[in-house]
Amino acid sequence: MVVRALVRAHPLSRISCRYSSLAASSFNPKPYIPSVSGVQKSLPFDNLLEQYSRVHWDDTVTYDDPTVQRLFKNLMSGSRAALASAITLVESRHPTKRAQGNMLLKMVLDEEREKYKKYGRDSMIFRVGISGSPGVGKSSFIEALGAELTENRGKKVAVLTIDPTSAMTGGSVLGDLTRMQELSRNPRAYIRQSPTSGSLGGVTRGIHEAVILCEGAGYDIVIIETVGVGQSETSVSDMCDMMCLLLSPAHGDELQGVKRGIMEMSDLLVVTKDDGDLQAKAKMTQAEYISALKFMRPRLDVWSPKVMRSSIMNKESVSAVCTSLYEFWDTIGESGDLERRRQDQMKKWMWNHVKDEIMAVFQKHPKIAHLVPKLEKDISSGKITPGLAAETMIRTFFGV
Ligand SMILES: Nc1nc2c(ncn2[C@@H]2O[C@H](COP(=O)(O)OP(=O)(O)OP(=O)(O)O)[C@@H](O)[C@H]2O)c(=O)[nH]1
Repeated sequence: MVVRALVRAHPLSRISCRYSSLAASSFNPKPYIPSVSGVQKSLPFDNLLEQYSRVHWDDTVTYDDPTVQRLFKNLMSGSRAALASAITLVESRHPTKRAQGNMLLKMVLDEEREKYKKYGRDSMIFRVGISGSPGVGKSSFIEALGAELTENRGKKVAVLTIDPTSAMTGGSVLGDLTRMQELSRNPRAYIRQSPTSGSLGGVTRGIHEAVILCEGAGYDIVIIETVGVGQSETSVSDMCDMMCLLLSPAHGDELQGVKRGIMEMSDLLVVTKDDGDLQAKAKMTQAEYISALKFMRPRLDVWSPKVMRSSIMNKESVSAVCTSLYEFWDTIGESGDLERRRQDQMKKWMWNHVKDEIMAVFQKHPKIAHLVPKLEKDISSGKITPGLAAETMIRTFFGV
C-alpha cells in the first residue's frame, strides 16, 4: 500500500504509468521482477543472479592451477609464446579462463611488487602511447623507434595496438599483417595486433592487462599504438605514462583536424616525414604546433610538451625522439608523478571493470534485453525521455 501511494504521489507517475505501472498495480511482496507489458515473468531475481554467476564466474581456480603455474613460470623466463598465451587468457570471457587470467595477473603483480622493492623504477616497464591519424606514419615510426630501442639501447620492446575501427566493426585500419615486418622478426620485440572483435571498452581493458603481463615478462618499454580517432586515445592515455602524438607535415589543415583534447593529453608531439620535399612543410607544421601549445596548460608541472620532427630515413631524428622519451621517463620518475599516475590509473581501471561488468549483468538480463527495443523506439519517437526509459529499466531490473 505504501509503495502504491508513493508511486501515485510521484510527479512522473502519470507519464510513466505505462512503463512502471507494475510497480503500482502488480505490487508483489515476493522478490519477483515485475512484468512489463508484453514481457513474460521469468525466474525470481535471486535465481537469475545465481544462474548469471555460474555462466560468468568460476571460483574453483586456485593458485596451483597447472595452466596458471606453467604460464607464470614461462612468462617470468621471458618466453614470447607464454606472453602471447597469457594475453589470450586474460582477454577471454570464458569463466574458467577468466579466473585463470585473474590468478595469473595477481601472481605477476605480486612478483612485480617484489622486484620493485629490490630494483625500484628499473623494474618498471615504460608505457608509451603513440597515436596519430591513419597514414601519418605510425607503424613506420614505431618500427624505426623499435630498432633504435632494441639495437642501440639494449631494450626489450612490446608493441600493442588498439584499433577502434576493428574493435567496433571487425574490419581494421591498423590490423594488416604487413605492418612492422622488421620489428616482428626481432627477437627482442613482441608485437600484438588489436583483437578484431568486442567492444572498444573490452578491447582496451584487455590491453591494460596485457601491459601488466608485458611488464612481468621483463619488457623494458611497451608502445601502445592507436589511431587518432574517437575515444581510444583517452583509454590509451589512461594506461600510459606518456602520450606521444604523431602529426603529418600537412601544414595548415592539420591543426584543426587534431582535437584540442588529444593535444592536451600529449606529452610529446612529433611531426613525421621530415625529409625530401616534405621538410619545409614539416618545419612549418612544427612552428604552428609550438605556438598552439603556448595556449594550452601542460598536463604536468614538471614537463612542458615538446614538438619535434622526425623521419624514418634519418636515424638520428628517431634517436632524438627516443632520448626525449627517456628524459620524460626520468623527469616523472624523479618527481613522483609516475607512481601517482599509475596509482590513479589502477583505480580508474578498477571502476572501468565494475562499470563493464555491471552493464553486462544489466544488459543480459532477459527482462531488460526484451525491454530495450521498445524503449529505444519510444525515445526516438519522442514519446518518453531517456531518463524515464532508464528509470523503467532500473526499476524492472531491481523489481521495485
Ligand atoms: N617520406 C617519408 N614517408 C614516410 C615516413 N614514415 C612513413 N612514411 C610513409 O607514409 C605512409 C604511411 O605510413 P604508415 O607507417 O603505414 O602510417 P600509419 O600511420 O601506420 O598508417 P595506418 O596503418 O593507415 O594507420 C607509407 O607510405 C610510409 O612509407 C617518413 O619518415 N618519410
